[in-house]
This record gives sequence, C-alpha cells and structure tokens, in this order.
Amino acid sequence: MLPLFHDFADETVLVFGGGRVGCRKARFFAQEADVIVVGAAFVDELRVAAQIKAHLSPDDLPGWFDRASPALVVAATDDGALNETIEKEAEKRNILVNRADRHGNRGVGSVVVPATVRDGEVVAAVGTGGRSPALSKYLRQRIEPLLSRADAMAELTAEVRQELKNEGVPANVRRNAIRAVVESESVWDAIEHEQSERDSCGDFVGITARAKAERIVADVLNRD
Ligand SMILES: C[C@@]1(CC(=O)O)c2cc3[nH]c(cc4nc(cc5[nH]c(cc(n2)[C@H]1CCC(=O)O)[C@@](C)(CC(=O)O)[C@@H]5CCC(=O)O)C(CC(=O)O)=C4CCC(=O)O)c(CCC(=O)O)c3CC(=O)O
Ligand SMILES: NC(=O)C1=CN([C@@H]2O[C@H](COP(=O)(O)OP(=O)(O)OC[C@H]3O[C@@H](n4cnc5c(N)ncnc54)[C@H](O)[C@@H]3O)[C@@H](O)[C@H]2O)C=CC1
Repeated sequence: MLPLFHDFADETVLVFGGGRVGCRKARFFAQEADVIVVGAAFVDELRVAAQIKAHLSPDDLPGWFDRASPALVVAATDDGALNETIEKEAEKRNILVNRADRHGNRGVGSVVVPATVRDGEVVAAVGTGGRSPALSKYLRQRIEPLLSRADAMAELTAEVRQELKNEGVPANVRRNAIRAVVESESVWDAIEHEQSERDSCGDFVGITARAKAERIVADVLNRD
C-alpha cells in the first residue's frame, strides 16, 4: 500500500456504524470533510458530524449513497455481512471504501486509516499493512513529540525558501541553506521558546527563530 495525502475539503464522508470505531473514524474524517454517520445507536455525541439514527438493511444502502454522494464510505458496523454489502456498493460506484473489520483481501478503491500525528499542516501517518493496528498506535505515540512545533518550522522555512527563490539563489545552494535551518537545534529551541511565550501571552511577536535562520542562511550563502 502506498500512502498519499487526499484533500477531503468540501467532500462528504458517509460512515455506517455509530460504535466506538465508527465514531473514531468519523472524528478523523471530520477534521476536513463533511461527515454523516448512520447507525442504530451512537456511543458518542459527535458535534463534528451529522448523526442519523436508522436501522440499516442492505436494500436501503443505494438510497443512502444517492442522498449523501460521498467521496468515501466507512463500513464500521459490527455486522460483517452488512459491511460486505456496503463495500460492494461502494466498489460498484467507484467510491473509496474503508472497511473497519478487515485487514486483508482488499478490493479496488479500498483504503485503510493510518495512525496519524498532526501539528497544523505537518502530518505523519503510520500503517502496518493492516497487520498490527496496535503497533501503528504505539509508533504514533512515540512519533508525537517529534512533531511538536513542526508547523512553526514549516512556516519559517516556507518564508525563507520563498525569499531565496525570489532572490534567484541557485537551487543547490537553496537546498543547503534550508537543510541547515531545519537541522539547527538552535532554531528549534528558539521556536519552542517563542511558541510557548505566544501560548501564554497571546500577542508575543517572535523574531529570534527568524533571526537565527537568517544568520544560518547567510553563512551558507557566503560559503557556497
Ligand atoms: C486494517 C485497518 C482498517 C481500518 O480501520 O482502516 C484496521 C483493522 C482492524 N483493527 C482492529 C483492532 C484494533 N484497531 C486498533 C486501533 C486502530 N486501528 C487503526 C487502523 C486500522 N485498523 C487499519 C490498519 C492500520 C494499519 O495498517 O496498522 C488505527 C491505526 C487508525 C484509526 O482507526 O483511527 C487505530 C489506532 C489509532 C491511534 O491510536 O493512533 C486497536 C488498538 C486499540 O483499540 O487500542 C485494535 C485492538 C488491537 C488489535 O486487535 O490489534 C481489528 C480487529 C477487530 C476485532 O477483532 O473485532 C481490525 C480488523 C482486522 O484486523 O481484521
Ligand atoms: N478498524 C479498527 O480500528 C477496529 C475495527 N473493529 C471492527 O469494527 C467493528 C465495529 O466495532 P465497534 O465500533 O467497537 O462495535 P460496536 O458494536 O460498538 O458498534 C457497532 C455499531 O454498528 C451499528 N449497527 C450494526 N448493525 C446495524 C444496522 N443493521 N443498522 C444500523 N446500525 C447498525 C450498531 O448500532 C453499533 O452502533 C467490529 O465488528 C470490529 O470487527 C474493532 C476494533 C478496531
């Protein structure tokens, strides 16, 4: 399986099953998509999704697909035969399908939900080929601290990179300069300091990380 980032903005995700798993998947997709959860009962009240209480029979499925026009469906009921029918209906319509009760034998259009770490727009995802979700969860927890403040570093280097492009700095020199900034412990420390000041004071304007990055870039430009 190959990981890809999929833009779900303005798309609908239709989740069948309102148990622990259906609600977890719904929360995941609701970070970006409009989510509709259909189930006979719900374990959580999801303010991020529309929850429709209904008992499903296989004959109802085409109607739910027609009304929601989903980009992706999640089959997360505890009824294996119903999940199978949901998967078949999605395949027939060329709609992506996540089957929560299977780890193999996936058909075309079938996707798995990885364990995900996010800091703003910086995302890391872990999968195990479906074999060991508990390992995905464990590794996700280990990776979490690594991504702390990564979004601020992405923002800072995006600015530096754009400036170097505007100034016509050759690509190989630009690469060395950006790498030196992302690898600098001193810039990471300054970001950490500034962000925690911002978290507590709100209006703090950080310039230390930016100044440090500029110094590093200047060193690389002089050297190369
Ligand atoms: C194939 C996949 C399909 C999919 O759901 O997309 C799938 C399938 C199944 N999961 C099962 C069980 C568990 N799943 C978890 C947890 C997570 N499961 C997630 C993804 C995936 N699970 C996809 C593969 C991802 C990969 O490649 O690794 C995570 C990463 C993402 C998420 O769900 O958000 C999330 C952690 C999120 C986080 O914390 O970051 C735990 C741990 C726990 O609950 O503490 C257990 C109990 C331990 C165990 O059984 O291993 C069962 C058996 C059900 C049964 O026995 O009835 C099946 C079905 C089967 O294996 O056949
Ligand atoms: N992918 C994953 O991460 C995991 C997947 N699973 C699998 O996912 C399935 C669901 O797990 P849980 O959410 O813990 O189960 P659960 O029993 O809490 O929830 C199942 C939901 O499906 C609904 N449902 C079942 N038949 C229905 C019907 N005909 N019409 C409407 N709603 C119906 C129930 O009302 C319930 O809300 C399990 O059977 C298991 O195989 C379990 C753990 C983790």
